[in-house]
Amino acid sequence: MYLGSIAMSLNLPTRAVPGAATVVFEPPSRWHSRVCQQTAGKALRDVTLLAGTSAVWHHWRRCRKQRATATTACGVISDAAVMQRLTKEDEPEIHLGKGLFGASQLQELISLCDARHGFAASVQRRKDGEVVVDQHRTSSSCPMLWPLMTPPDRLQMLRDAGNVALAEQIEQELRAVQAVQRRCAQVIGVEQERIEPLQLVKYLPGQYYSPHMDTHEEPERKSSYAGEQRTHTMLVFLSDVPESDGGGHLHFPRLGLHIQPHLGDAVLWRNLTEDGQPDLRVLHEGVAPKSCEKLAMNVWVADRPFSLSAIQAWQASSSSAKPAASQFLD
Ligand SMILES: O=C(O)CCC(=O)C(=O)O
Ligand SMILES: [Fe+2]
Repeated sequence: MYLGSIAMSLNLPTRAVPGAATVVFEPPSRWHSRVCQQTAGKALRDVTLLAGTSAVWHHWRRCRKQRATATTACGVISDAAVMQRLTKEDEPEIHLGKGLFGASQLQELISLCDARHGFAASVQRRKDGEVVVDQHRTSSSCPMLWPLMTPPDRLQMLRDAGNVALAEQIEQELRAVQAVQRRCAQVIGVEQERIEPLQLVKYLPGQYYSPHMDTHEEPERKSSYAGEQRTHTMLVFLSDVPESDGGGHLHFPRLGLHIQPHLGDAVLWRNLTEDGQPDLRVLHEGVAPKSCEKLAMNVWVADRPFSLSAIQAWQASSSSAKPAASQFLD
């Protein structure tokens, strides 16, 4: 069963998604061409509605000619969020997006984690699948509920057992997660079923995450849920860390790229090369903030949609440690 169908059976109302209606890549992204095409279609409609004046029409045509599907660059669409490419053409694609999420929507996720004391020492998944806490990563993190792993009858069972408050808390989190995941899927241009449970990360001053890859070690991918690989990562900053802090940035050492956290900004990158292998150039680290607290959210995208049956089959397939998807069932 896929996440979408669970959402339907939970009867979760659709929430309005804050942030700009349109997302465009500047310059257009090769792997994101589908989204760009959709955007170009929307641009055409908007311009037609907006204008009628030949000046605007001419302007839009000129933009299109330049393959500037990001028509905001030409000043035509005012509600578009732009994913700005940070790397050169011969480097892996890394984009910075602003205005994709509403601040209150993101702050709600933090409150939900805090309310259930969800932050705990971040674990590291070794390549043999073993889960350890070590000095490679000293932050704390909180996995958000994964709707896929929360059967609707569980909420009813909780209610029947008199745990109405807990059922409501879970439902609130599922609703918030659904809305954010839907938005992430729209921004990244993938099906929502490919998004792993959202993971919030917190760094107190001095805490860090050393250089690492987000991919699962090939060929076994033992640290995966169901044998999948992570195609993309989107890291959304949930707090500001000013430059005056002297740390707290996301750092890609092999690309010489530092990105300072601003609440709501999202950094999106592709983890794989064209031939589907982990792209070692996107090795990255979370540098320790010196005096600020830093909060961020990991959005990992798998190369396939998740299904409960595939996860269960994978977990039963070998005796070696697997990510504890069952934690979402408890
Ligand atoms: O906090 C950061 O800047 C990086 C976090 C990260 O890479 C991760 O959690 O996988
Ligand atoms: Fe990472």
